[in-house]
Amino acid sequence: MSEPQVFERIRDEIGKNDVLLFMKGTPVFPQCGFSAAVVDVLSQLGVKFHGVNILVDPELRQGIKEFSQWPTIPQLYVKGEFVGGCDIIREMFETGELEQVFKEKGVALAEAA
Ligand SMILES: N[C@@H](CCC(=O)N[C@@H](CS)C(=O)NCC(=O)O)C(=O)O
Ligand code: FES
Repeated sequence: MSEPQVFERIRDEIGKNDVLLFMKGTPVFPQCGFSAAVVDVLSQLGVKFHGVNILVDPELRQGIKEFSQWPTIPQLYVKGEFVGGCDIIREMFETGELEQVFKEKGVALAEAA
């Protein structure tokens, strides 16, 4: 069976954005607490990211789950690699592992004030 057409769009977005969050709502106005929590973590780290609102695109909402083989939103991609959803990102943030991933992948973080 050929792969869903939406995969091409997903690859394109992932290729264009070093840090990409598939989410519900937008970074400025998240529409679910799980998405809001990841936005909050990224903001605390001072990481610039692009948000894709899957609520306005049912095909993408389904497609990203198949693409990542991960059943829920949010989904964070860093330099083309799926890192995790809300629980994983929060956990990695708390242990300092997330910061490490960004550093290893060469993603800029804001200096702590
Ligand atoms: N435990 C999940 C929480 C996210 C979650 O449960 N998302 C649900 C509710 S927002 C979801 O995406 N459901 C499928 C859908 O709405 O398409 C995580 O770590 O990311
Ligand atoms: S939209 Fe209801 S839990 Fe995310």
